Formats: sequence, C-alpha cells, structure tokens
Amino acid sequence: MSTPQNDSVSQANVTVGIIGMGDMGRLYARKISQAGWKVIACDTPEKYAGLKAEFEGGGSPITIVENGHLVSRCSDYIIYNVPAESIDAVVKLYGPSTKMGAIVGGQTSCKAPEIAAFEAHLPSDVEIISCHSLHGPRVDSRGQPLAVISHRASAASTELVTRILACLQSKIVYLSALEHDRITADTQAVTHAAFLSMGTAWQANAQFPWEVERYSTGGVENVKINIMMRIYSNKWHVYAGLAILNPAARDQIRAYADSVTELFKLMISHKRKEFEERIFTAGEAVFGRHKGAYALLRDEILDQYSLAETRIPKNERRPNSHLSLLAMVDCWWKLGIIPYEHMICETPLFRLWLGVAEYLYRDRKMLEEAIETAMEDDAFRMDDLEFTFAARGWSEAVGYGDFEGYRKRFEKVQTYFAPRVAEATRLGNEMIAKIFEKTREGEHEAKSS
Ligand SMILES: NC(=O)C1=CN([C@@H]2O[C@H](COP(=O)(O)OP(=O)(O)OC[C@H]3O[C@@H](n4cnc5c(N)ncnc54)[C@H](OP(=O)(O)O)[C@@H]3O)[C@@H](O)[C@H]2O)C=CC1
Ligand SMILES: O=C(O)C(=O)Cc1ccc(O)cc1
Repeated sequence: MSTPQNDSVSQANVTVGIIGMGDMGRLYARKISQAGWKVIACDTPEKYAGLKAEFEGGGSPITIVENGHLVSRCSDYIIYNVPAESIDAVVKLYGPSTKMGAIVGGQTSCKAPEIAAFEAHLPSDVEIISCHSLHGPRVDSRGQPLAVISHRASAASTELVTRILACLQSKIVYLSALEHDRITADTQAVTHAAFLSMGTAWQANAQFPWEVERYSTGGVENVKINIMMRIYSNKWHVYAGLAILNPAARDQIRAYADSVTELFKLMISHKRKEFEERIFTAGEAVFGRHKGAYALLRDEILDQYSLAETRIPKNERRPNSHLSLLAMVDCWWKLGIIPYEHMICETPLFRLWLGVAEYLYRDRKMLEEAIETAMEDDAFRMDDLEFTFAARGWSEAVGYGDFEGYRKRFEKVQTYFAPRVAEATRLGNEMIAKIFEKTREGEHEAKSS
C-alpha cells in the first residue's frame, strides 16, 4: 500500500488529485497547493489546453493532465469535484484507475449518491473519505463548516485528509453520510426552495422587486432580494443536485410547499384565529427555547444594501405578509426541526435566512403587522398567489427528480434577472460580509459576558 499511514507522512510523498476544475475544484486545487502539497488536476478533456495554460504558466505548482485516469493513477488522495448528478458516471469511468491503496472522496453536496458510486466502482483496497465545504466558491472558507465523512478508512488516513484540508481553515465537522444528508436537506435545500420560489413569483408577476414600492420595506426585504439574486447568479446544477438527489430534501421541500399552500388558504378565507394560532404556536416551538445571535440584523445595516434607487423612510413603509418566512417557521414546526440544532452544517445563506425569520418572530409588532397584512391587505395577494404556485412548482420538479425541468425553470428566472446580477452580487457580498462581521462581534460579546 503506497499511501503513508501516519502523521509523520511528509508532504513531499503525497499527491492530491482533483477531478473537476470548476469553481470548487479550483478553490481546492489552489488552497491545497499553496499549503505545499503536490496537486494534479483535470477537467473534461476539451478544457485541458485552457487549464494547462492557466495553471501551469507563472510557476504554479499545479499539474494539469488530460483526464481523470491520469489523475487517479498517481494520486494518494483524489477529490471528485464534479456535478452531483454525474458522480456515478465519472467515478465509473475513472474509479478503476485509482492507485492501489489510495484514498478517494467527493465534494458533491449530497453524499448518498456519491458514496453509492464509490462503493460500486472503486477497487476494494481504496479507502473512502469525502468532504463538503458548506459555502460557495466566492466565500472566504475560513471559519465556515467543512463536513468530513470518513466512510471506509483507517484513523491514520482520516488524519491525513484532515491535515490536507486544514489549509481551508474551515470548522471541520465529522459526520456520517446519512447525518450529512439529513442536516443539509434542512440547512440548504429548503432555504434554496424559499428563495427560488421568490424569484419565480417575482418573474411571474413581471416585477423587479426593488422597483416595487411595497417591497421597499427595508432590511428584511433587502436580504430576500439579495439572496434570491445570489442564488440565481449561480449554476443551476448545484441547487438541482442537492435537492433532487437527497431523499430527505425532497420530503422537506414538499413540506415547505404544503405549509405555504395551507397558510395561503387560511389567508384568502380570512380564518384569522386559526392562522394566528398556527403562527404563534410555530414561533414558540422554533424560537421559544433558543436565544439566537441574530439581534444584530438591524435595519440600519440591512437598509444600506438595496438595489432600489430611492429609499422609503421606515415610518412610511408598508408591512408585508411575509408568507415565505411564516411558511418556513411553520414547516420547521410541523417537521419537528429546531434549526439551531443544525448549525454545525450552516451555510451563510441558511444563517441569514434563520436570522431574518428570528428577526420577524422576535418583533411582536412586526409579526402582528404581517398577520394583519396577510388577512386584510389585498396588495400582496397576487404576489402570495404566485409564491404559492412557485413553491409547489419547485417541489414538483424536485419530487419528480426532473433535472431538465429544474434547469428550464431555473434558467427562465435567471435570464429575467440577468441585467442586474452583477450589481446584486456586489451588494449581496458586501451585505453578507457586513452582517457576518457584526454577528461575529455579537457572538464574541455574548461569550465574553
Ligand atoms: N458552487 C457551490 O457553491 C458549491 C458546490 N459544491 C459541489 O461541488 C461540486 C462542483 O461544483 P462547482 O465547482 O460549483 O461546479 P462547476 O460546474 O463549476 O464544476 C464542475 C466541473 O466538473 C467538470 N466535469 C464534469 N464531468 C467531468 C469529468 N468526467 N472529468 C472531469 N471533470 C468533469 C465540469 O465540466 P462541464 O461543465 O464541462 O461538465 C465542471 O467544469 C458539485 O457537486 C457541487 O454540488 C459544494 C459546495 C459549494
Ligand atoms: O450557501 C448556500 O446555501 C449556497 O447557495 C452556496 C452553496 C451551494 C452548494 C453547497 O453544497 C454549499 C453551499
């Protein structure tokens, strides 16, 4: 067995292979090679020349080869960084070329199909240790959660992988594949469903929300709009893969669509008592026992990050029904999920989404205004109707396992918002950086008091 088995292994004896040099593969290749490990990488054969020119010029220590066979033959730890829906085909192709005794892992967002592909196609002498960075490629990896899944491996190999991945300076969490998929269904898939639905609803109503007076309601709306734009600026396959391939995600996205539909029906039939009871019961179940660290999500900060040309003063703003948030909390309550228990796998977007939900539920006046608006104000009916259709539509696309339908739905909205994506991405990045800087200060103060 050629893979060194203890922590005296020197970097010079270890080659790390990366198969898939898209956004995340590049991040891993750069960080790992900067930390001093030898890196050999490939993407699809047609990208070979371009990648070689990009990475091998200028003295970069990353070696680019034509395909995954060449990576697999000489690497001691191989990380597949390919789209989740192609993991089986790619591992089937290159897996049998894996160097004897090497360690193999994947960085896809859903572990059930990845582990199944490794078990099906890797030789039995190969160890399996996967990972998952719980953030996008343009987020600073320092301090973000990094799941490590030691599925079929010795303690020494897990230790070696931990040493290699230490260069990301992330917060490592050791989980089983099953635990990973259950938690990320909640932290990621349902969060994305809410924002995907917002975009679909705004597009269906031919609105750019920052141009609509009723969305100029300050901080919470800015978070919704900026994160929606951020998701639609990314690649569809990332969201499709983690929702469609994770069975727990499908169930949770359906539960979210059910909550949206049921609350909307109560709204249009003006069943105020039932609606109110449901909102308060869900709020108590989710937030009752938890003191969050989100008090720092203040309007003063969030108001700065708006795509709107004119800002409406706080006292002139119109309340919103916040159906997307009310349904999120309702769905957590119905599923018995306490989101704070899943913070080990939080992503920046989940943290913000939980933050704004908490912001709404801890402000009794704002919550009562949302209930009043939901019951009595027709100004939001069209938006809430389209939001309900959208939530069900996304749930169906995911439930049918329909990658092509998912892509079409996603790209239609992506095209609609494309003209403002660059600006929204810049604002979203600034907003996220500012909020996290503030929440970190808040956590620090809470710990030291
Ligand atoms: N983007 C994100 O925010 C995050 C993504 N992830 C996960 O990381 C993985 C990669 O995502 P990301 O980097 O964003 O996606 P990208 O689409 O940017 O990169 C994936 C790359 O893999 C390539 N690829 C496909 N088939 C092969 C093959 N046979 N051999 C070599 N390369 C191949 C793709 O080529 P082509 O495009 O030509 O098919 C593409 O360049 C996904 O599974 C995703 O779920 C995890 C955390 C965050
Ligand atoms: O933060 C989010 O939810 C993102 O949208 C970025 C993202 C996408 C896929 C992942 O597997 C991890 C993070």
